[in-house]
Amino acid sequence: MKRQLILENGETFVGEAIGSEQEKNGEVVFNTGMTGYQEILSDPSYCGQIVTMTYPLIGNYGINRNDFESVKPSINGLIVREATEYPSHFRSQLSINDWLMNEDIPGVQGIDTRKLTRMIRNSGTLKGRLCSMDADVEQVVAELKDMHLATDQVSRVSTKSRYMNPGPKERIVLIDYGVKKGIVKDLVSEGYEVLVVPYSMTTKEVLALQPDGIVLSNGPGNPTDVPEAIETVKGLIGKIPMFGICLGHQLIALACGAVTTKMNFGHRGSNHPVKDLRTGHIAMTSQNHGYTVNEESLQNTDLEITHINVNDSSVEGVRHKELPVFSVQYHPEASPGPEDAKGLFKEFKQLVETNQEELRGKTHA
Ligand SMILES: NC(=O)CC[C@H](N)C(=O)O
Repeated sequence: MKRQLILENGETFVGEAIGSEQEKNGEVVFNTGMTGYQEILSDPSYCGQIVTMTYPLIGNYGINRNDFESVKPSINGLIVREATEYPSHFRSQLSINDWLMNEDIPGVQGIDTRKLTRMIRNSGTLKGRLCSMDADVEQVVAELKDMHLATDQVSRVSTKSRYMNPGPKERIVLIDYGVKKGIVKDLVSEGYEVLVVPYSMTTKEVLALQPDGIVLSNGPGNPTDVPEAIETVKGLIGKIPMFGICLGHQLIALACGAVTTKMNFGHRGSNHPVKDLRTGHIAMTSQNHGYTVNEESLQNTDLEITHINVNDSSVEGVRHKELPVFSVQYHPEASPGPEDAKGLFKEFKQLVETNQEELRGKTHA
């Protein structure tokens, strides 16, 4: 069966339908990863977006039960050049097509994904709709032009109630704006007790949990869509050591008075080189973001830049000049390097331990 992708600029791409039959709108973005499609499909930061994979063959190692980043995928659609019909891997349980069908997510294969990617690179991300061949293109284009991108994604993907992953060491409160399982896994493997809490928690509620450290997760959408989260972060800065990842990084920047802006087509992929300005080291990182912290706006804050993107010099990491707070725009829990960025969890550990020692010193004094 044929299916088409209609874009707000009037362009259409016709291919073969995969996945669910329902029609879906979304911001069409592209990801340059050659692998990792299962993690991408289940990363809550893609909530409401339609993802184009630039690598032409997607699905060759299938879908397995272990590699999901969330329980319920929130992506609105998938666009690939070719979806493997018969995957081959000892862990594979489903083909990508069967999985999309089970999850009621529409997709299309067989379209010119290079052309589509070039279009997005030139004009920025585009609103689009995956729909049947009898859709009225003119009408869909008009509807897409009028359509506002959603602003409530964080509330849709954040956990509704808190839950705990037990561990023998310090207690980390992980604020869930759309957390990827990988972050929980990396914190648990450090031995922490990890309390995952809803995004809407106030400063007081978080402090009542007596955390030894706070991690702000990744999450979908524009960081300015969650002003209540910015307020909470503002209240917590300086009180408890804090580490922000992706959306968490943007929230720290906003809480400290910096500005975030929307990028033209963002960074999505697993081959983004990031330079640590303190050591000169370059890490291969996994990224998925459409917003960025504005460099100039950091001048009026107490934050300093620790990391930059080697491709476009955008801000990739900051730390507070005096308080135990730091963050990165990329995903240290992902493993494209494969271990390149894991050191950040050690930096956080150091921060938590130093703070514990200081607290002990104060009580003994
Ligand atoms: N992965 C993320 O946390 C993304 C952050 C934010 N939604 C952005 O697109 O910039």
